[in-house]
Amino acid sequence: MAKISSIQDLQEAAKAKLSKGVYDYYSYGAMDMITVADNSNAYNRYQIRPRVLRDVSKIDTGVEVFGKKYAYPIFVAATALQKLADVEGEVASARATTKNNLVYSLSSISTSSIEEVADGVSTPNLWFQLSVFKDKHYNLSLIRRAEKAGYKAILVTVDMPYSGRRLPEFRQPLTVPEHLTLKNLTSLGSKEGSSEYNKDSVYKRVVDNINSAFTWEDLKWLKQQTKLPMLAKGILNPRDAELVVLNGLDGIIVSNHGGRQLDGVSSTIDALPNIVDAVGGKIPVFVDGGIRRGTDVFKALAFGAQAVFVGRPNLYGLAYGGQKGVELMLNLLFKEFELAMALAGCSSLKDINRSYIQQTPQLTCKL
Ligand SMILES: Cc1cc2nc3c(=O)[nH]c(=O)nc-3n(C[C@H](O)[C@H](O)[C@H](O)COP(=O)(O)O)c2cc1C
Ligand SMILES: CC(C)CC(=O)C(=O)O
Repeated sequence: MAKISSIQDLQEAAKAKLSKGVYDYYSYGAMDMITVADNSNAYNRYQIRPRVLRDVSKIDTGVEVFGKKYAYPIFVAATALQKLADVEGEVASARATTKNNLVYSLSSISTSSIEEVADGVSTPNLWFQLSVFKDKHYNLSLIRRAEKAGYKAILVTVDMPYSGRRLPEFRQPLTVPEHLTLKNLTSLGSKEGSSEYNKDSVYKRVVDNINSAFTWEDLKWLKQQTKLPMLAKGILNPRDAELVVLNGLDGIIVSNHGGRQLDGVSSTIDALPNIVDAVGGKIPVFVDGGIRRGTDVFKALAFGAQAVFVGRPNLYGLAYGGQKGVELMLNLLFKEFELAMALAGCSSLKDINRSYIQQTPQLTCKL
């Protein structure tokens, strides 16, 4: 294969390496995958309006989040089951990400434990993604473990009262090889006194234990149980964004779970501006979904995102080359983003704002 020069190349290289079952699990979304496609395609509905003759000889991509400075506004989203892609799984992803001074989010549904990932990195830029289970003591114990291991924030996933219908898994439930375990959840849903469970039903066991009765009241209570910043991950509606603020949370991730939950919802870049407006700067707003190019990052920031998260690109990098593959993925995005900034005439993130983008006009003039 020719030199990997884009996230698209990396996806193709990962597809060639992974089994069909694992590739489908990673890349698929819900039902007809309209939202998966739209997450990426929607970026093409916006154009950049570059400014010229500005000094862009130095580009500062640094961003501050919750009082800490990171190298780029490009963070890594929580994705489950990373040892399906690489023997080191989440530890390799976390090393690649934190080594570059970015945030790595660890999924609750990981094949490396909260503690293993914390021990495996030298810079603990780690956020923990909490899937909310029926047993609230279980949820609290996960938060306590993350606090103790030095994680810096909790992301509560709010868009998954049930798992969306992903057709390959609906046809053939995902099986996880015998040697892999859900390291954070070994006793989830097990009968008292036993941590045994049927390996074939790992995925089902997670889904069966998700709390589909979780409400704003419960989220408010959860927020009061920790001093760590807590963010709601999976907001698409500005009314909900206002409720996140009202309930005292510290941040929002505009997300449709990479199109894996409800198909036919708004793409995240289309949802972002109204949410940024509803929040009115009270708490930071982040976005994930379909971000595959440096120009996508630029557009998200222009609409008011503090930083973006990438999910599948991490998995593709990991499958392609372990830690080095994730570093390659990040470096592609870094370079593309720096060039986008420079060619748009922005030398620091504070220069990027809505005046730099417009909706792609519908052609109305006669040619
Ligand atoms: C294979 C896979 C597993 C995921 N697992 C989780 C998870 O455990 N928890 C969660 O909150 N989101 C999960 N997500 C959603 C991501 O955090 C993120 O919202 C999404 O991947 C962003 O879209 P992108 O993949 O197009 O970048 C998962 C996504 C994928 C593709
Ligand atoms: C346990 C799974 C439902 C995790 C996952 O695939 C997801 O969150 O998208």
